[in-house]
Amino acid sequence: ERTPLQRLLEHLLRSMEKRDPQQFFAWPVTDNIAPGYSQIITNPMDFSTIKQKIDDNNYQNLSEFVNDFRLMCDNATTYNHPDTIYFKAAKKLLHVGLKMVTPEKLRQLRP
Ligand SMILES: NC(=O)c1ccc2nc(N)sc2c1
Repeated sequence: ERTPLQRLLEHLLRSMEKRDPQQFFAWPVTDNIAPGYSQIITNPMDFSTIKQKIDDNNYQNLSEFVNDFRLMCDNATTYNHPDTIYFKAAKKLLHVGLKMVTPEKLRQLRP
C-alpha cells in the first residue's frame, strides 16, 4: 500500500521522466557507453534507481528525493563536457525538475 509520500514522489518521478524523452537518465550509466564513468562518478544515480528507492520506501521526505534527482543531473554535468547533448540535457532537466517541487507547484498537487 502506497504512503502519501510515495504517491507524491511517483507522480513527480513520472513528470520528470517525461522531460527525458531520449532516456539519457533512465538507467545506470555503464562504462561501456561512458568510458571511465565509474572512476569519475562516485555516487551514480538514475531514474530507475530512484524508482526502486520509492518502491522500497527509502525516501523519508521530499528533500531526500530531490537530492537524488539533483545528484543524477550533477553527475551528468560532471562527467560530460559542456558541448555534449548529455550535459545540456542535464542542465535543462535539473531546471525543469526543480521547478516541479517549488511550494507553488506542490500546493497545486495537494490543496
Ligand atoms: N547520463 C549520462 O551522463 C549519460 C547518458 C548516456 C550516455 N551515452 C553516452 N554515449 S555518454 C552518456 C552519458
